[in-house]
Amino acid sequence: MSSYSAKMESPMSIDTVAAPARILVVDDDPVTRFLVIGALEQAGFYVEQAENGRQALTACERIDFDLITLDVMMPELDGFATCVELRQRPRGVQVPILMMTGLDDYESINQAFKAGATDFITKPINFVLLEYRVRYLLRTSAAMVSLYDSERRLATAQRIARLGYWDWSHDQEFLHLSREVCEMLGLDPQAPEVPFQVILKCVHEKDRKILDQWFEEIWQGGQARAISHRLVDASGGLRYVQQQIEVVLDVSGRPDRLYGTLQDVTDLRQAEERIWQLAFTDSLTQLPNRELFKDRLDTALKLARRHGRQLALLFLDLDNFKRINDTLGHNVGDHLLQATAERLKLSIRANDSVARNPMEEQDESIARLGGDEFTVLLPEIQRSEDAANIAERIQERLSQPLALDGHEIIVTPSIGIAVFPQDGETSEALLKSADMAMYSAKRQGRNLYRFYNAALNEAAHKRLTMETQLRRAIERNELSLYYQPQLDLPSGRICGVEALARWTNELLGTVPPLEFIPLAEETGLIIPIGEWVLRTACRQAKAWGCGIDPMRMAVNISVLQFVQPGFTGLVAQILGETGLEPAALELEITESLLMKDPEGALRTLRALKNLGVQLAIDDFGTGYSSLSRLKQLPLDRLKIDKGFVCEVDSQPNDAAIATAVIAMAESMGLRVIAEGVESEAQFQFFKAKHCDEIQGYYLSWPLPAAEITTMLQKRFAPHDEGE
Ligand SMILES: Nc1nc2c(ncn2[C@@H]2O[C@H](COP(=O)(O)O[C@H]3[C@@H](O)[C@H](n4cnc5c(=O)[nH]c(N)nc54)O[C@@H]3COP(=O)(O)O)[C@@H](O)[C@H]2O)c(=O)[nH]1
Repeated sequence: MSSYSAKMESPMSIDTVAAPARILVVDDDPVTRFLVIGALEQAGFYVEQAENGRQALTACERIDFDLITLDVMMPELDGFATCVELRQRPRGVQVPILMMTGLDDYESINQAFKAGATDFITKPINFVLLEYRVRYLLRTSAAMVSLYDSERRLATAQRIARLGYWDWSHDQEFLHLSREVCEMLGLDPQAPEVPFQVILKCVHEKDRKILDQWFEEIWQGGQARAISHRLVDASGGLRYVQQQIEVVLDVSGRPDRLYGTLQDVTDLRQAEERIWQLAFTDSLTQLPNRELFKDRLDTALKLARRHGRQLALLFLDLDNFKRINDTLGHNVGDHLLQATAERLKLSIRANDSVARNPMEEQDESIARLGGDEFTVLLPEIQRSEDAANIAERIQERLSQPLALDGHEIIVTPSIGIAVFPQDGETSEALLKSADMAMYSAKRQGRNLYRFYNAALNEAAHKRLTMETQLRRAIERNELSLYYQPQLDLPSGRICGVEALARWTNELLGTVPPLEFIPLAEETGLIIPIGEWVLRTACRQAKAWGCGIDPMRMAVNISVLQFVQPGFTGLVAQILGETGLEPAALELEITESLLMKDPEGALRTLRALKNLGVQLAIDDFGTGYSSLSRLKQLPLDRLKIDKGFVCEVDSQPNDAAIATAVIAMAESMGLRVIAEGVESEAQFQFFKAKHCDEIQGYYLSWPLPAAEITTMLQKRFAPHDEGE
């Protein structure tokens, strides 16, 4: 047996490249072998020989032959058995085997093909024919290998792309599915002919109708466009797929056959969903964010416009959320927002036939715009009252006590309602109107809902103008201080004044403190304004102190000023700058300030007391300070709120409260001043009750410094003059 070094060679190149095809000639008859080898070598092939089946098998282990000629009748291992053996070896699976036999009966031919032969040729051999038969077999084999390769590549590409194909003939009930499609649908790849109804069952129930219609339209001659839908796989998992289609028409131009591809795009879809989620949902509550909500609102507005319907927008803000966040920490704050989102969903989901929400995903009608601001869209309402009903339901659910991280929290919402079309025609306008209505609810006492009305818009404009003007009030020198005297009842002498801020603006005229002080507090402008007031009042007190007996200058301090970390330092600095005796300055704080952060308030009050200033509780009786708490504070004075004073001579309750405050203060070693005393009767009441001091119109209006100076020089109030 001759041998040569085995060299791999592509079967495709057999006729075209220099390297000849390798052929193994297996025959026990030396003459036949000699003749066959001669004919093949002459035809340009490279030939190896084997005398029997065993030698042939051994040769095939070393070399990849391009073709084998195999004699049938051989001792030991005949051609049929050799052929069977060869086909079982990796190198023999695809090689073309040409059986050579003298037996041309049907039985032998049948047996040769059963054993795995590619073709056969009968003896005596026609050597001219042999060469062409061999060439033909080599070409066919090369084509087969190439086909097999491309099929394998295609299958690999399909597997990587998660792509399968199908085809469906017009006259058939069955679709023919590729292996990949069968696998995607969870069907048996061995039975690729599948009725359409079976395929439809694998589709997500919400997408079945649309897919059915898609096919229907295509069969009717409609446009062959792509479609995306969901499948439910064998394990019940959701898969997203995309189908592309090509239609083959018959001679009359009607669809005859459909070729389609089905691609599993679940990973892509999930990645897209994740990106979408990051862009359009709020990561804390998983609710839609502002952008998505605006988009939904725009869509709902289009529909409402088209169908002439009303739509309502609820704008909701949690009362005191900031306080909870600041005092109990951001974790509790976050949990509160999550709980609010859940409660809102439940409030909207409750089966309400009046304000039914037709959106596919109901939760998409609720959004968190940021902070503690939520919105609810009611895309279809019959009457405004429907929105009010929902608002009430939200209020009721949200006001239920909530156990969060070991704290029991009660939080209430303020809700503003705007209705399309009357309160705004665009999403921006509606959001603005609902926001204004929410603010109105907050101002009116919280835990309320309010509808938008045009007056709110006017008020908001006015407020904006006022805010813009107030920001420049100090630099434009528009602020001034008025002073209202305070009378010491036992001596009948003026013992102090309260400094009250006044603002006159060229656009707005004189703006009452009850309007601009709350605005200054909301916007934070109270910090620079308060500082200006404190400095001006101290400077004035010092100026008066030069010609007038020393007396007290009371200055109102708002909560925001008081909680500033450097507040005590600022007071000390202003006292130092102006040279005012600390004891001549009284700071008036409100009870609400004590409730916000009692420990912090106590620390600041002690620090202020250490400076030597006097401390008074303003509007006393309107808050809920406990007596035990009050006792711990370094206070000098309580100011009985005007609310109890104005009817003290006619309302027994007010008289009782005023009397009790005076007695209580005395027992605690505090002085009491009644503010808002307007009449002789009220004046006499407090005098009779041994109240220490009074303040009010009865004595004097608040006046500019120049006008009040004479009164202060005399130290007597007009009514008491000469007493
Ligand atoms: N943080 C600051 N708050 C200030 C400052 N200046 C004023 N204010 C607060 O604004 C509210 C309204 O103040 P105003 O309109 O000046 O009203 C004061 C008095 O004019 C009024 N008053 C006085 N006597 C009477 C009376 O006999 N009857 C009656 N109905 N009202 C009267 O009371 C206001 C003073 O109240 P109070 O401060 O509680 O003693 C008001 O809450 C001011 O505190 C500022 O610079 N900073």
